[in-house]
Amino acid sequence: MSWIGTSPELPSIMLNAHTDVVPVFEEFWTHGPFDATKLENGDIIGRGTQDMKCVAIQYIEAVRNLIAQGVRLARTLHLTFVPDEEIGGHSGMELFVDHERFKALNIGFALDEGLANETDAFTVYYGERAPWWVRVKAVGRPGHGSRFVENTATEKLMRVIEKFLAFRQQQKSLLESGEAKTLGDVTTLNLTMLEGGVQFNIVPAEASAGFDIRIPPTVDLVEFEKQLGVWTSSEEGVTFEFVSKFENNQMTVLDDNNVWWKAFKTACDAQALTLVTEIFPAATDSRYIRQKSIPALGFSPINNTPILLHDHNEFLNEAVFVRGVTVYEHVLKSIGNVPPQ
Ligand SMILES: CSCC[C@H](NC(C)=O)C(=O)O
Ligand SMILES: [Zn+2]
Ligand SMILES: [Zn+2]
Repeated sequence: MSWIGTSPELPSIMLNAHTDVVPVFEEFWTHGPFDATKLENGDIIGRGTQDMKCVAIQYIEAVRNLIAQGVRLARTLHLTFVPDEEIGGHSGMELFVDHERFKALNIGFALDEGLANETDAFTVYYGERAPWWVRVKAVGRPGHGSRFVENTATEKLMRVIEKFLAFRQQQKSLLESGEAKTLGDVTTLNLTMLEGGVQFNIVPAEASAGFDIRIPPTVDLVEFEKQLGVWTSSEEGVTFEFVSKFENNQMTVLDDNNVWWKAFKTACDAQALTLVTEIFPAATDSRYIRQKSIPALGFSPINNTPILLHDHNEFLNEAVFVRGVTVYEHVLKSIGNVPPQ
């Protein structure tokens, strides 16, 4: 959906929302996850209430209200509703940013999803950690399960796993000691897959471990990859491969040269909103937009709300939701009138 500005030749603004949601475990929900039940206190329960039907609807409502008020913005707004974010965006935003139709939109700035904030403040995300999914493979001597077989794949794999997990502990300590402020500032690494073996009495010749690694944009990815090589090559017959690797992880710099950030912040200040700025701990479609050197902010106007995306009983209070529409009205008026640069 496009709302054409009075100066359509200027770089436009993209308001992005993904349309997919994650699955539910219905038995753990107090109300039907797709019923959108509203409780007495205004809490609306449903999958997607935070992630991110709310934002998609708020964009539309805010634009509708501005049009009703007779407002015209200088810049064109493009509301994009994209698939597959929850499974990596490979057939969604990742493809779209390379498409001619994306280039034709001439986007200068984008807003996309953020996360709820449990306090009165609102969180704005200016970058994300790069997701790397790595499979470590070990090969070793097979043999009969009743013998002391040497140099087995599983033993080697375990020693390498120890190295990965020691790094995990070190990063965890940085966060626990307060040296790193938020989850987005450290590298997380989790052993999420373990494969190997065909039968109890056969020592397997192969075994593998899968890691979900999330790397802050301040980390040198080339150096980090070298580190993975050092850990794995310490054992003969152990190698690693990328199942998924995100490169060129760009941040949107929040300084006085960033006119979009200034306009966004001015609108929030005028409403006396408290903003906190962070690196998004997981991955959203914003990473593909930033990869094209387009500044992007992750922002869901949800405060005083527990972070329940992907969780059971995801909810959003009606009052928070409605206020968010007003927040966008102010924000859109401000960013939509950023003068030509
Ligand atoms: C890495 S592609 C999958 C995307 C997913 N995004 C979120 C927000 O959960 C994630 O970070 O795991
Ligand atoms: Zn989302
Ligand atoms: Zn999600």
